[in-house]
Amino acid sequence: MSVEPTAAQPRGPKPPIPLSIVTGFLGAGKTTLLNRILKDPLMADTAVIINEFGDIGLDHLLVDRADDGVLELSSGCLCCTIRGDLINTLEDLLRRLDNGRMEKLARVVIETTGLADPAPILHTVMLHPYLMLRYRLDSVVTLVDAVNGMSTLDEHVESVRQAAVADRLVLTKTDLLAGAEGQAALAALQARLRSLNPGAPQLLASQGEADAARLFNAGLYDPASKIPDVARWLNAEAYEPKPAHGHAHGHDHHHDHGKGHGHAHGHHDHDHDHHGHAHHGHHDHHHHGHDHDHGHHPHDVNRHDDKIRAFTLAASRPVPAAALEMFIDLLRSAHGPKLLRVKGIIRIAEDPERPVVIHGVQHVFHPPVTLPAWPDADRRSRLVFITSDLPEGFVRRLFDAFTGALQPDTPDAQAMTSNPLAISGFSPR
Ligand SMILES: Nc1nc2c(ncn2[C@@H]2O[C@H](COP(=O)(O)OP(=O)(O)OP(=O)(O)O)[C@@H](O)[C@H]2O)c(=O)[nH]1
Repeated sequence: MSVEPTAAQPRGPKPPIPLSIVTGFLGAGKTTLLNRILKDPLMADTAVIINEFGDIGLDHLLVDRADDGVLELSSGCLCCTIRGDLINTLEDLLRRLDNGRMEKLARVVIETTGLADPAPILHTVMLHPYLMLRYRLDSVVTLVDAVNGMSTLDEHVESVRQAAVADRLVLTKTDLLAGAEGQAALAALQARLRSLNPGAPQLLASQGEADAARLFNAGLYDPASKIPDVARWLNAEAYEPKPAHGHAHGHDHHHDHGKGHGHAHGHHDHDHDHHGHAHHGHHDHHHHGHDHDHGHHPHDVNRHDDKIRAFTLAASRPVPAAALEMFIDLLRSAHGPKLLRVKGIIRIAEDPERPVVIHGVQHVFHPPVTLPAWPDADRRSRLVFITSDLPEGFVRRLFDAFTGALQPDTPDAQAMTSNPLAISGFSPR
């Protein structure tokens, strides 16, 4: 009955097919994991698109292997050389579904090569007007090899980005970490991943945590009820420092525009002076006098991590629709490559009871979705950001300027709203 008006078709809309990306560095265990979870009944009618170097053509595989739902893209990296093929494959799946050659298509999973940046794959779908109607982005699942993860993160910026954009992080090969030393190494890796991406749950594959139910169905809509589950999707609480005394911290301590919390480093329980954004560079001249070396901090040279910021913004004051549009436009046009992931729910001034959900991956934003009502009692606008080389303070000030948190007569606010591209007063701090 309550169908989305926009999706109306003569025979009723076909619900969009959830699409997930499984990524992770070379040898992280992607194929192993997929082979395992594809046996789960929850994964029935899933098409897996695997990009592998090989000598078998796509068409051949489509014909021969469609029955087991596995399609392989041959020749080259999915994210760059055969993006056209990805579109073709996704379209072909829809054709098969629509003309009955394939009975059901419940889900699509794309396994990327180890070096891939998942963003262009997301863009491929987000920017395609037809694919975007028929598929919906569910989750980015990033696998991290617990044995080699630290050094991979140190050496390859791709792996840092893969971890930062994930909705779910899976740690593989933890079974190979033995003894206290192994546990300490795991704890250090987990802390590092939490700092890069506080919102993504970390699942331990060898303990059976990385099952289909936990890896997928991470999108905005609850798969069973089809009702948006914003709190779960945003997971903004995970970005906030944990209260030391552990009592429920509800929503009563929020600040009007979210200042004061939200950058992701509250989980560091060790010795960094990491307030503000001061922890660039290397921590190899540690504070003296701290002898609580956890034995798992040999990787202080987090060159890549230092650029990544994870933080939340919140605002009680409703945001004029035009201001939101300008804020997003400016961010994505001027700083698109630095926005690894942005998710948010916004209270719009013109229609405050129907929040707008935004979702961006770099310069590409999904068209905003208007929800019929607020999902819970928290009516604040909330945004979560994962950025690279774009400081929290800069984004916060921009947001404040556009959403009216500054005095309207300050020069900054005037400069921002009258000519938002001339933001000399807003240089990154
Ligand atoms: N001990 C252990 N070995 C694992 C685990 N997961 C994967 N492996 C092994 O790690 C190796 C690489 O796993 P794959 O699943 O091929 O990794 P991949 O990410 O698909 O690799 P590429 O496609 O080459 O990037 C294989 O030998 C797996 O058996 C795990 O949780 N524990």
